[in-house]
Order: sequence, then C-alpha cells, then structure tokens
Amino acid sequence: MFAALLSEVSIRSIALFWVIFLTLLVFLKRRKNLPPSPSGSWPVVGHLLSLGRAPHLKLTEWRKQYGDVYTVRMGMEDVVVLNGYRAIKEALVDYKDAFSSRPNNYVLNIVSGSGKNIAFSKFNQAYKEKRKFAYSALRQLGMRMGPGSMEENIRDEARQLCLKLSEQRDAQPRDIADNLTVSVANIICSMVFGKRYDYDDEKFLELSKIVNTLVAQVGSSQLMSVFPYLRFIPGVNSSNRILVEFTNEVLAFLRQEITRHRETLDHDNPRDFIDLLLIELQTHGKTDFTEENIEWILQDLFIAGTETTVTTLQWGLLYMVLCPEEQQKVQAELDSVLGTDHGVPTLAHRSQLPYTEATIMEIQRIRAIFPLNLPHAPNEDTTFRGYDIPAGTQILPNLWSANMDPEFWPDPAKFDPRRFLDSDGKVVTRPESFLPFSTGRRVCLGEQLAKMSLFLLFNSMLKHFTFKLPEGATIPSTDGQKIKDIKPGTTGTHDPFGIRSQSSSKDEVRNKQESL
Ligand code: HEM
Repeated sequence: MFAALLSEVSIRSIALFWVIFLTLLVFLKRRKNLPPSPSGSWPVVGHLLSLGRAPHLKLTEWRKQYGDVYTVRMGMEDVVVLNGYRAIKEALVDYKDAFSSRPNNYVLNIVSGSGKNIAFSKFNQAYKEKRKFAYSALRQLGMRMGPGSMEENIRDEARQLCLKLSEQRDAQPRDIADNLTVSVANIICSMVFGKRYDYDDEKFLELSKIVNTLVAQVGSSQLMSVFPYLRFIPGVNSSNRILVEFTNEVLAFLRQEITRHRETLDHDNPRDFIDLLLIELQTHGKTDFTEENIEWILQDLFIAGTETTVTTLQWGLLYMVLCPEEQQKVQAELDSVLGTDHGVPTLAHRSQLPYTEATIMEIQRIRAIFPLNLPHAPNEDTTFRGYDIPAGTQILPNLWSANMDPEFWPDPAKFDPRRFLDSDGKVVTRPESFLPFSTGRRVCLGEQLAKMSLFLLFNSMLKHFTFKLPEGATIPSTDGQKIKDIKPGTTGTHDPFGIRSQSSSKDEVRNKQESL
C-alpha cells in the first residue's frame, strides 16, 4: 500500500514537474519577442504540414494576414520569413552587417564541409577572403578578350549545343535538359579547368551525373535538415550516405585537377580559375584561407552554377512554347539585328536586343528558381523592425513574394516581357522588386557569368530553332504548385516536358551548320 501511495505521489510529482516545465517553456518562448506567428503550429512538426509541397506559395499567402515579417515553426525551430521587396532589401542591404551569415543546417553542412565553401560558410574573415579571391578570379577571367575569353567559351558551347540539337531535329520529341546540362557544365569546366569535354566523354558524363544527383539529393533531403535524427533510421539514412559519398567523389575529381594544375603552374600565364586561385594563395597567402578551401570553392561553382542556369533555360523554353507570339517577337528581333551573318550572337549585341533581354528577365521573374533564396542568419542577436532575432535564427527571404508582388508587377502571373521596357523601349536597369540573384553581401557570386550564359545560350537556340510541343501533347502546367521539391536552399524544376525543336519559318535549320 505504501509503495502504491509512493508511486502515486511520484506520478503526481512528475506530472506537476512537466506542467511547470511546459508552462515555463511557453512563457519563455512568448518573451522572445519574435515576429508574429501564424496559428496552426503543431508540436514537433510546427507549420510543416500547412506549408505543403510549395512552401513559397503558402508563405506568400500568409503575408496578407501576418505582414512582411513573421515567424514560422519548421519542426522545433523558429524561422523568420521576410516577404516583399522592402523587407528583404532592408534586411539584406540596410542591415547587411547583421543578416549575412548562414544558419546551421545538417544537410548543407555535409555538402559544404561545414562551411568550407563560399555558399554555406558563416559570415566571418575566412568567408570574406574566399569570396574576395573567387570574385576577383571570376572578374579577371570575365575581362579577358578574344579567343579563350569567357565570352568566346560560352559562344563555343552555344555553337556545339545548336549543332547537337540540329542532329536531333528529326528524332522523337525530347526533353533537352541533358543537352543543356552538358553545355552549362562545360562553361564551368572551361572556366575552372581551362578545357571543355565532348558530349560523350565518359569522365565528364560521370561528373555531370554525380553533380546532378548531389543537387537532387540535397533537394530531397530537406526533411533531414529539419530532423537530423532521421539519419539514424534505416532507409532514410541512404540519402545521408549518398550525400557523403557523392560529395567525396566530386572533391576527389577536383583534387586531381588541382594537383595537375599545381604541377604545371606558370605564374605569369594563369590559364584558368584554378591557376588564379593557386597564384593568389601563394602570393598573398592568408591564414584563414587554405588550399583545402579551393576544392570546396570549385565544388560550389559546379553545384551553384550548373542546375541553376539549366533550370532557368528550361523555364525559358517552356514559356516560349506556351507563348508562341513571344517566341516570334524574340526571333524577329534576333533576325533584324543579327541578319544571317552571325551564327551565334555576341555580348555586344545586347544593347540592340531589348525585347530579348526583357524576355530573359521576365523568365527569371515569373519562375524564380530559388523562390525562398538560400537561408540567411543574423551574425549576432539583432533587433529588426522592433523584433528581437537571436543570432543563428534561420531567415528565409521569400524572393517569390517580391518577384510576384502585384504592387510592382500588375497581373504578376501573366508572362509579359514589356514590364522590363521603359516608354522608349529600353530595358529598365535595376528594376525594383526583381531579385532572381538576391541582393546584399551574399548576392549570387556567379550573377555576371549566369547572365552571359543565359543571354548567349537562349538567344542562340532561338536564332536557330522554333520550339513547339509535340502534336497532341498535354499542355504542361506552369502552375507554381507544380514546381517539384522546392525547399529552402534548393532549386526547383518543372515537370519534364518533351519539346520538339523545329526549324523556324521555312522548315529548315535557319543557318547552315558551317555558319554556326
Ligand atoms: C540563373 C542562374 C543563377 C541564379 C538564378 C542564381 C541565384 C543565386 C541565389 C538566389 C543565391 C543566394 C544569394 C543569397 O544567399 O542571398 C546564389 C548564391 C550563389 N551563387 Fe548563384 N545563381 C545562378 C548561377 C550561378 C553561377 C553560374 C554561379 C557560379 C559559377 C553561382 C555561384 C553562386 C555562389 C558561389 C553563391 C553563394 C554566394 C555567397 O554565399 O556569398 N551562381 N545564387
């Protein structure tokens, strides 16, 4: 009986302890002074169930009710969401010293050696040096003129791409994503290794496959970022294994290239990105930036630079297919400026091709490939708009909400390149509420390269081909809900669609292959 009484007392004490503990927890949480939070957060999972498969849409919808800055619970973690151009710019530009770090993220730590690269590095001295080195190397390569310049390398890829597409012209309708991936990955290879690979080079195909799988795996492992303990569950931990294995394979490949470069390095004649980084490191060696960082930075360029550009091109072609009148306008402008003399355009044509330029901007506005940007975090406890945001809190700048904001973009779901033209028909420079590459300290490092690649590849394809859906095909959806696997920090892809690339007007490839 005594034992029974004791156990009853113990149970009561334990229950009482939990009541007090949970009350204190709730009380302390309330005192955090975080931005408001939507209702409907569940224990353990938080708002995850409400966010669904296209969180950027739900987060944009919540903006109407909870304002530009609010807090959601991702699992057990508070995440502050920034909506609309003003709040995003204020945080990332006006408060750039505060909001330039990255949060801890289990999956991103695996693929970045816990921040040894640039993209997922915390904001510290080492980050500043890595970014400065990489930025200056990209600039030097970008400024080279003539053969071997970045522009010439991209034009060369554009020629190869058009040749490949013309070989496949009479074949079955196809998803040309693989061709685009080869072109874009080769642009990075030319820049980083100083060489390109053939379309059927096994080593190159293997590298592309590994990089693609890695990017896809990061996308599908986001639940593990929220609940890292899932990695101990059999079945789920296979994605953990793939992430580790493939990251190591990419690094091993890059290490070989770095060794090859070091052995043949000529300080007076840097050939490519690796040479420039090695020289920079040897001449101005810094303690916070070592040779190990070089391989992680190179991996950054492949991971951040390939799928992003390919997905944008795919969206572009899809919109051209769905809006044939826009496709015709772009082709008419290309024809009027390039005539039949130029196989592929040059960057010098840019200023003469405003409609084409505006079309590429509209593609990037209407389908932001990083709708929720990469996650940011405050470097230290920060007061923002009257709220107290602790250091390390995950911040999601909802780029989608800016790019699709009806205040800046009337009828935002309509594909209309004219939004980016002024009354004189010139391209509006630096339009507000247009943030495909984000803004502030962590703005995309490859923005210039990406813009060059998009311009030269997109226009070369439209110069030589008209893109159509196969006869009888179901019209692919561009509904944001259909963008698959969009999670913070990953790119989204639309459903694969078969595109038939056809010669324009006269049923022939527009320019003969010799002129390509
Ligand atoms: C259409 C193509 C691309 C788009 C839309 C894009 C977009 C972005 C965005 C939104 C970010 C996150 C910025 C932030 O955290 O606020 C980013 C970061 C980054 N991007 Fe890009 N990107 C593209 C292509 C490229 C290319 C071609 C490269 C390099 C070759 C590249 C390298 C990087 C790197 C290294 C970062 C991390 C920057 C940092 O944390 O300091 N990106 N990009």
